Amino acid sequence: MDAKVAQSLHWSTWRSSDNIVRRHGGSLHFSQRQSGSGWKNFQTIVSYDLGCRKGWNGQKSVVLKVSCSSQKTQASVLQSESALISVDEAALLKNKAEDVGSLLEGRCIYLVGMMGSGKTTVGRILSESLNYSFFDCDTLIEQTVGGITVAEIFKLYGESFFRNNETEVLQKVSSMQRLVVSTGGGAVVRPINWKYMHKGLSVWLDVPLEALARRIAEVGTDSRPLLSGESGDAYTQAFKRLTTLLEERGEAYANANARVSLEDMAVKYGCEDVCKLTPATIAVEALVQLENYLKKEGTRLK
Ligand SMILES: Nc1ncnc2c1ncn2[C@@H]1O[C@H](COP(=O)(O)OP(=O)(O)OP(=O)(O)O)[C@@H](O)[C@H]1O
Ligand SMILES: O=C(O)C1=C[C@@H](O)[C@@H](O)[C@H](O)C1
Repeated sequence: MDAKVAQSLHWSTWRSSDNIVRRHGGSLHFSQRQSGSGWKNFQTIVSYDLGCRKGWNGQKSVVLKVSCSSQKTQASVLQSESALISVDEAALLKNKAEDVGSLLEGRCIYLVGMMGSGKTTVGRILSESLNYSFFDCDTLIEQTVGGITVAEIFKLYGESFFRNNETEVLQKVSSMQRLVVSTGGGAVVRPINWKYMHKGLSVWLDVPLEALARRIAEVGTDSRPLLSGESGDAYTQAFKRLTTLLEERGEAYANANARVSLEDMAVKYGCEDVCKLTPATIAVEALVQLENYLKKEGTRLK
């Protein structure tokens, strides 16, 4: 945690009790958006601990301990995504995941989309809500190749070596069940990869280029080898390269079973900037779109 930006606010009241007979506790987590396009993990956690005490006259009274802390955590600490989800979003996710879970019959979900479209961020939330495991293809490739980064793999061995490994990883993953898989941005290009991904279900996270470029510019293009080589600042470089890549790949993404369009969502939620749509809201929309697809599939098979 960055000590400079970390804020910490603690208050707690505790009415101690000798005769606690029953206790309930838990915590509510609220996430907040920071300025800029990136989703920063700024969270407020309200913990509560409810007890019940017997008074001198045998009457029960409630004892409540509440503590509230507010802190900024590193963006990389997304493992416990549920901590970033508001109570309303968590309820929506839970309900939708229950509806869709039974229709999935354990099939894997592949998230496809351009670099920076949120496959990892949304994928983790989806996997938690469905009680699935989460796999990130780029990470699996990095592990297979011996723990070097995607950027290093491109530099040392070239793109086709990377693509061959990507196909091998997808083949292995496709024999498994109950996974949400975040695929690499270019996995859609090879038809053989679709053969593997169509063993499960796929969702395209369709994010406007301008929002993608903003997100990528915020973290820099160093880790994304296909974005280098353009002139201009990080945003301009990313925007130019992404435009070309999307022109080449647009149709390949459309092979996915379901599409989540952030532009359509922004209209639906009356939101002027797609980057204001939270990852959890996008995860709910992914479940809704999957459900629509699965219901149609069910009707077709009858
Ligand atoms: N809904 C969102 N709103 C704003 N920023 C987001 C949102 N979802 C993800 N981001 C941010 O965008 C960046 C890219 O997200 P993420 O790594 O999930 O994308 P990705 O599709 O997995 O990218 P890649 O294919 O390059 O690995 C991250 O900095 C993340 O915090
Ligand atoms: O869009 C792409 O082709 C890529 C996206 C990343 O996820 C990595 O898989 C790699 O940088 C290539």
